[in-house]
Amino acid sequence: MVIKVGSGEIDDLSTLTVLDKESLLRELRARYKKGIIYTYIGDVLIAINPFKQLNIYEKQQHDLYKYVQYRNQLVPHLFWIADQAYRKLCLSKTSQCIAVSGESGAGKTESTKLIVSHIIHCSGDAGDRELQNRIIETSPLLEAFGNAQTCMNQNSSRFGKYLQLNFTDTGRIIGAKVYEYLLEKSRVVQHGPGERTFHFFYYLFAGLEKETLEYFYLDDPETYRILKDPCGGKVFPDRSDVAYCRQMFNTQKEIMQRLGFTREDINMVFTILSAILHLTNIRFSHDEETDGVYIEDEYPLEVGM
Ligand SMILES: Nc1ncnc2c1ncn2[C@@H]1O[C@H](COP(=O)(O)OP(=O)(O)OP(=O)(O)O)[C@@H](O)[C@H]1O
Repeated sequence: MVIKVGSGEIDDLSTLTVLDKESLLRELRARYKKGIIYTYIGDVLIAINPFKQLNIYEKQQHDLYKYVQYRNQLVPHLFWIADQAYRKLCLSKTSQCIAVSGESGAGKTESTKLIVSHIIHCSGDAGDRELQNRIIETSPLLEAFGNAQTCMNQNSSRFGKYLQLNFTDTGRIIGAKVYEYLLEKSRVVQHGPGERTFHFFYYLFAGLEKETLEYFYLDDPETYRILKDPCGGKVFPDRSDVAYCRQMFNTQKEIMQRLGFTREDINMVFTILSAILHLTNIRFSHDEETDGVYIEDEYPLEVGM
């Protein structure tokens, strides 16, 4: 039986006789319209961001892909890729790697979390539940400090991430290490219109009471240039997102505590963030006479300067 391109029924695009851009896109589009976001092309999985919650990541799906023998018995899924890596790791006792790539907003961060959740599910019965939860919780914490709203994505990762999971010979997770690289440091002092700096700066102002802000030498958010939109002058967190930011602040603080940060550690984090915020208000000017740079005494509070 021949399945027509554009029917949305081709699970593996490498089986197409004509593998050109048009056929690939036509088939992917047809599948997406049917609500199928995953398609194989050989050993590679193509994922199309659905931008809505789908019921395909429940425990039931984890179990299905954990126990299925052949890939064509089920629809393509990210869990199959995660499952294969875990199975090969256990069978061959050699390291496995999953590379996730795509443009900003494509869904890499969400996909990575789903891959980790499936691997943890697979190694779950033999594993240390507390350790597994801690591995899962590092992602939202890193996102709070390394992600920001951009024009492409409200939760855009502004750093690259290499997550290493370590296992025993029997496939039990015994640890994890995150290597982060190429953090977009310039976002601390500058961001484009409609974009923001790193999430945690906003969480801080929404989450801390006035007296605690003062304890960390922090003023109202309007004082800090970086918390303003460079064009609109709007200061964040504003009324529309203060409740969300407060909730995120509490969540991140709880995660830090669960990950073993002491009270002093957390205070140190807030102190460093406060220092960074003050530093971002320093304004440098060019000295015509000496052709050098000097710090202006006072930062003019007009936005966009
Ligand atoms: N599988 C999915 N199901 C539902 N929504 C998703 C899925 N993947 C991504 N999204 C949505 O798309 C948004 C962007 O995804 P994500 O942050 O993972 O992109 P990204 O590729 O990591 O982007 P960036 O490179 O900017 O960090 C998410 O915040 C989420 O709302």
